[in-house]
Amino acid sequence: MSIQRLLISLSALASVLLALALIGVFGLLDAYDKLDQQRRDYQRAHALTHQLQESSDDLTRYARTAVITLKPVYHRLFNDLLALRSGTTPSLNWQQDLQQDWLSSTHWDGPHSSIADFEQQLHELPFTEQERTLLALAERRSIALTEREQLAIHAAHGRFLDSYGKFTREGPAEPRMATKLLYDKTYLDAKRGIMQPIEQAFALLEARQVKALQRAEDQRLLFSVWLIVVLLAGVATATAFHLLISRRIVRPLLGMVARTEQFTLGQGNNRLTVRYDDEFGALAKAFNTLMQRVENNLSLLEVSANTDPLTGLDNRRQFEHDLLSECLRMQRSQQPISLIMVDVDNFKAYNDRYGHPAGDVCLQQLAQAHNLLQRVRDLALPHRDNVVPIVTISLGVCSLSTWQVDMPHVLLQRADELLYQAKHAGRNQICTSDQCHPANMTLMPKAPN
Ligand SMILES: Nc1nc2c(ncn2[C@@H]2O[C@H](COP(=O)(O)OP(=O)(O)OP(=O)(O)O)[C@@H](O)[C@H]2O)c(=O)[nH]1
Repeated sequence: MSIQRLLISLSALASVLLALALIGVFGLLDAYDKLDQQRRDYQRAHALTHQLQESSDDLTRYARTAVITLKPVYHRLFNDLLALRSGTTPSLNWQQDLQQDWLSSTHWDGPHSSIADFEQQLHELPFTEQERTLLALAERRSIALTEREQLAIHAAHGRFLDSYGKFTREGPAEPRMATKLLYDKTYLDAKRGIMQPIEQAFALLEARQVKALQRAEDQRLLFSVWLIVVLLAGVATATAFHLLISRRIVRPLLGMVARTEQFTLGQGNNRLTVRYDDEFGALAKAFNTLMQRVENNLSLLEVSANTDPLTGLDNRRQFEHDLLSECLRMQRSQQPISLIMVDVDNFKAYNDRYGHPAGDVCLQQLAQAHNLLQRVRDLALPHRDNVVPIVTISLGVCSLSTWQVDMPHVLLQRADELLYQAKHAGRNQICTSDQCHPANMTLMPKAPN
């Protein structure tokens, strides 16, 4: 797969993971929010239920204390709590009232409940219909029982109901009757009738709370696991990114740098290995092709730098290089070495007669003849100075059998001197250091066009 595609795929994967991570984070925050909200709702609902229970007990306590002590403050506390619960009195200063009473010295700090407008709160708080029905039933029964409690408090003070339902009828106080009203079986049954639905509401509330908390807890767990999985996938994606960049981009780049340096230094293998069929694979192929072409061109350049363009023979530079190598080889092998210097006789005349192009052809043919004759280790140096109509050549042959300093130079100089001797001896001669004798080597150049 191409690097571009891989990068696009990994970027798309990273975007998806980011979106999933955001969903996970929001889901987790929502779960915590729900947990928090659930706890608060439960606390408020639980508190109101508890306050209904407590206020009902407070009313019983105030009524009984009012009957026993005959202190009007307890009757007032009783009435005030009723008013508070029904919402007709927004708030009461219990502390101030109690400070005026002797009971303030007993460390009793007022009623245990301070609920206001029970009905309203019952509808505002998140109760289920069943819980609401049970609590409303308890409230109705509690209010109904307060009539009996009022009856007892007033009887203790000698006040009784008239025909209009008011306590205007006066008579002797009835403490025993009052006590009986607040302690007999009817009262206790009625009290149980209040507490029972409250306890049922408590149980329902509790069960609901456990379920809701479990749900929120499950959601929290789900999104926690979700986030961990997304995080691990993110780490895997980052690793894949790292591997992609290091293996498919950085490594091939460093390979190219190394190969280019090797090429510059003329060392070792400068071909890249094509590992993947991607952009760098294509670049590596192009690099290898380029290297091949550069090498080919360099070879061509090297050949043309060392070759005579007319005859194809080695030029002066290559000749000197090879001559030195041969001299060194001769030194190693202790074998004698000879240099033959060849020159075409009267070449100027040939040129003058047949023209310069014909002279060129003559030189080419001479080179071919030389190539046919030469053995592997023989060397040929084109020397552009001579021509004859019937071409003869003069040769200066220098042979040395012992190594000496500056041997290539000595060979060239002596061969040149011997060639000069050959010319002076009448041309068409072979001159060695001992003697000159006719060469009898003629070339019949192809008739020029
Ligand atoms: N056609 C052709 N002529 C060349 C070339 N190089 C040198 N010459 C000619 O070779 C001639 C030089 O010859 P020389 O060696 O000086 O004299 P020569 O006429 O051969 O006389 P000897 O060497 O004394 O026999 C000149 O006329 C050059 O123009 C070449 O590449 N092509």
